Amino acid sequence: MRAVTLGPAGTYSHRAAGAVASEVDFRESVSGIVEAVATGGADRGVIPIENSIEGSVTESLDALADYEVSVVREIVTPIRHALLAQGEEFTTVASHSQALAQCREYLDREHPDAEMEPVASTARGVERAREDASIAAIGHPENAAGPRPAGSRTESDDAGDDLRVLAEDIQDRTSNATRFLVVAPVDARSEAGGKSSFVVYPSMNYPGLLLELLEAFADEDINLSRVESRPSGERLGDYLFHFDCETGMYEERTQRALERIEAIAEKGWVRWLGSYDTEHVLE
Ligand SMILES: O=C(O)C(=O)C[C@]1(C(=O)O)C=C[C@@H](O)C=C1
Repeated sequence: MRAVTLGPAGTYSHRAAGAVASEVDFRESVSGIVEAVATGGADRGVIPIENSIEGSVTESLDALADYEVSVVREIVTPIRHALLAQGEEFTTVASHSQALAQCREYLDREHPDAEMEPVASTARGVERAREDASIAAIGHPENAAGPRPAGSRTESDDAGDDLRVLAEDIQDRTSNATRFLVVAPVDARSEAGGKSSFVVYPSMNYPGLLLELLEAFADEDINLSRVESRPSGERLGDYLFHFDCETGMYEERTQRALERIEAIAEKGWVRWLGSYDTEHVLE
């Protein structure tokens, strides 16, 4: 099985993808990953969806609404960030915006003068730190070891391959975890599994609309584990809603809830992304 995820090698997404596929290819963005799966370019995609400190990865929510894919599994993994650099003198910290945000208190306290440079992934930040001694990166500590990019290596360069781990566990809470979704082509969608995800675009707005949607789950005694609203992109104040619930579509109550939601959103659309199980991956 071939999976695509956020690259280059060494991202947290890469680590999560190791639980899904032996062969992993990389993309520069979450929407690039979901597009690759939707257009047949990959069997599976692994995308970050939510972090316990920083909340939703909005690019992932929007990609799930923009492309026709299914969700077949969820992976939850602890995120323990390290500060990596060639030495202690640096002026800039480069990392994924989620990682910078997860370490905000540490950075304000320990490096108040450093500039923040958001880059496409934590591993991209590590590459920047390897190239430039004025840049530190935030990422998984195992990224400290590694070769310089091909072309920049010289014979006397070997000792310079490794970055120093200046600090470990720098996230603002000790329990920092990110939830990843495994996306697949639509025909891989399954009714089995303890959770289900939906995207609902009602295409209208009236008092009590969201309450009606929530009641469709509550009346069936279905617990919701997440509700998010995202701008539809059509016009200001127009939203679509993401729901995760703790029942599978194999259960009749989930099917009844979906029927009610489809009736409420008849002017718009409803997408059942799939039912799936959660896996906890520790490292
Ligand atoms: O940049 C990475 O290493 C990623 O895999 C992305 C990502 C994210 O978008 O949340 C994944 C896990 C961590 O929360 C930090 C960054």
